[in-house]
Amino acid sequence: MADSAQAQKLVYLVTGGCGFLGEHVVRMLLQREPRLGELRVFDRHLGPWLEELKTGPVRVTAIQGDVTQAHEVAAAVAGAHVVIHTAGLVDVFGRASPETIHEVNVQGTRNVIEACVQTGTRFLVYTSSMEVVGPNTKGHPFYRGNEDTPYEAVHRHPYPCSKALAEWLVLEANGRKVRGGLPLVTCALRPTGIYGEGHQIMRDFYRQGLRLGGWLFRAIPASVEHGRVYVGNVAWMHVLAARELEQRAALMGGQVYFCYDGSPYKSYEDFNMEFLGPCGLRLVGARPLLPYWLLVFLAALNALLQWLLRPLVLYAPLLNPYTLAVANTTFTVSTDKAQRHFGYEPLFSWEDSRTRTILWVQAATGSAQ
Ligand SMILES: NC(=O)c1ccc[n+]([C@@H]2O[C@H](COP(=O)([O-])OP(=O)(O)OC[C@H]3O[C@@H](n4cnc5c(N)ncnc54)[C@H](O)[C@@H]3O)[C@@H](O)[C@H]2O)c1
Ligand SMILES: C[C@@H](CO)CCC[C@@H](C)[C@H]1CC[C@H]2[C@@H]3[C@H](O)C=C4C[C@@H](O)CC[C@]4(C)[C@H]3CC[C@]12C
Repeated sequence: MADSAQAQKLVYLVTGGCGFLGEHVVRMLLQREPRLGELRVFDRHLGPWLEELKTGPVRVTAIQGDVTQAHEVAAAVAGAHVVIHTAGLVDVFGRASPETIHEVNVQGTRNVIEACVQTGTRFLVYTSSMEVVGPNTKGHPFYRGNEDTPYEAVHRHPYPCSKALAEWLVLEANGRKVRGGLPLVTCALRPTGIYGEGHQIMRDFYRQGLRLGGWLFRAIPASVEHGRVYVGNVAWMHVLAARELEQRAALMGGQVYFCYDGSPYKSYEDFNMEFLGPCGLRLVGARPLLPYWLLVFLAALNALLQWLLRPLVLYAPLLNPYTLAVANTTFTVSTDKAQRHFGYEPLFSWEDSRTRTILWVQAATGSAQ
């Protein structure tokens, strides 16, 4: 028994393992993957918290590297059984150039796929995004949709364009022969807006509220619903998908799965208030305080300022035409595909997810009361 358990020890690689989601995936693997023998954490910026993980029973190898560098990726992938590719440049604010976003998200993913093929790694789970589907540039609502819901996916912004292309590459690679002759098995997970411990935009909203004397002002109608999912459940879904890919290759290979849990459907702002409210902030207005045309004008002004100031300084506010369009378009998912295909059930209830997030906001901002 002990021998067979020993023989089954697996090597996992998590790219982007020091990011918001990546850290949760890394910790989840260590807690919940009994077959884990070695965990390689690959990231451009390694977190100091990795050190404490190195004292546990599983070998944790920190690899500082860049997914755009094919040789660095190949070296990290060699000998791994499973790759969870979560590294990505998440930028909808104009901080990075479109070329850089493409390079990291598309070429980086291509490098991961080629590394799997060259070195003989058979199982690849890719962190895609809801934005591969929408919201589209026409503002069409996606209401309680699932993986088969027809939707006119039209992308112009570099981030969703890059995620859509990268996802396509991953799905298309399913079935390719890897070194040794066996087929590569891939799948893509599409989180909606992730929240939880480590969510920087939540912290930004909290700080903004503090600057405004504890008030936030409603900008988007409460009726515009957003799909949100707790980071711990997204991480758990990655761990389960990676675990089940081998046994259920025929069913799961080349498939996409929305990430979902029991988080309530609410507007982006009302959902954030679930955490920011208990931290002392108040959302003013049952309706948006500014007319929508004025928001559109301000968003366009921000885009213009960003362009004008670019030679001098990086001006990247939260509000721009793209984020306004996303925030102002209903996008919610309702599906059980992951449950049917690989037995996913959320690990954390909504109450638990909420409490954990509130505690994190309070600790991260020193607002415990
Ligand atoms: N945050 C969300 O709401 C959300 C929703 C859907 C999908 N996603 C996807 O989830 C993944 C993780 O997102 P996140 O929110 O944790 O972002 P994040 O920025 O916190 O994490 C991304 C990680 O990737 C690393 N990285 C970036 N460029 C790299 C490179 N060239 N080489 C190696 N590592 C690099 C970063 O250092 C970072 O640690 C991304 O692929 C993103 O597209 C995020
Ligand atoms: C108009 C403002 C008034 O309060 C609110 C602006 C909010 C926006 C900054 C965010 C609204 C929706 C967010 C996105 C969504 O949750 C899903 C995403 C997918 C993921 O792959 C990356 C992050 C994001 C694009 C996320 C970014 C921030 C919003 C646009």
